[in-house]
Amino acid sequence: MRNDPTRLPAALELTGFSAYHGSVAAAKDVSLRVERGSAVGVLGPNGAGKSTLLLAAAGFVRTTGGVSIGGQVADRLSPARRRRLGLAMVPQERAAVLELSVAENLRLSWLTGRRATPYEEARTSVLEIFPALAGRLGDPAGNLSGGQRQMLAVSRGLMATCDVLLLDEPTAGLSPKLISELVEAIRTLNERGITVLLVEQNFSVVERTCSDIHVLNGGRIVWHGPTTGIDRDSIGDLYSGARRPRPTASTPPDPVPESRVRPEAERAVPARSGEAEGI
Ligand SMILES: Nc1ncnc2c1ncn2[C@@H]1O[C@H](COP(=O)(O)OP(=O)(O)OP(=O)(O)O)[C@@H](O)[C@H]1O
Repeated sequence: MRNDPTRLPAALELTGFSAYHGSVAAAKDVSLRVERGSAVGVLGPNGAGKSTLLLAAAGFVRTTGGVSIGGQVADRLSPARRRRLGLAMVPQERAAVLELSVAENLRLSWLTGRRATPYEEARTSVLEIFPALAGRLGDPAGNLSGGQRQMLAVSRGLMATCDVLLLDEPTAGLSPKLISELVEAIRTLNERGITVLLVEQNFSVVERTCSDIHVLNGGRIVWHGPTTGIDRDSIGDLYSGARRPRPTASTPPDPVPESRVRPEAERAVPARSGEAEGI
């Protein structure tokens, strides 16, 4: 983490952040900074700790280390307080109240959110991003298709009038067509100024939506850099620890102090200078 007083506070910043299920750390010493208005992806194999990281940032899991939202220290805040600071999470389960209509679900999310924007305005904006929901407003959420349920889940996050949206594998189980629609929607909401932290297994989704990637393995960030600095094969190799990603042509990252770089044998992947974080 850089110490530059002229730098704007990050939308979300985790510093030396670990998250626990009982006494077991599922995310370990993670440091990452999500700049305002950016879209950042977190990739990793099953069990890498991706969902835990998002849940922990939103306040649902016991953690150590620092978390700040829009520059405000949030380590000790409840999920509701973090929501009021502008952080919304869309969990993997496509959460919605299935018995309530789509419109009622949207209303409920607005009521329990920050209400930074009037309800009608928030709803209009959400339906512009997800026009497929406009014709289903009166239908019970339980009657929606899988893709529409996912759109409703993201919409509920947006209805909380958030600044930062945490998305946990939103494209899981969707058809290529619906994935493309969701990718478009993520790009649109990001263009409208919402900061996105996107957990995915699908590299191409991250590639199409995010400027930066963090790769998580065994709870630790084993690589981070610009999306252009990594390709599909390198990701697979990073998951298995087979090899390092190809070098990026972008600006060289900050050097990592010698003391923070673990010996070769201990690393999940060989760390390029500046790309290992928390290892
Ligand atoms: N509620 C829980 N109680 C105990 N251990 C858990 C719990 N949830 C997850 N874990 C463990 O924490 C580790 C990280 O799980 P997590 O779901 O965060 O990984 P993930 O990268 O999101 O995986 P996936 O892509 O399969 O969802 C795994 O070892 C998992 O078994």
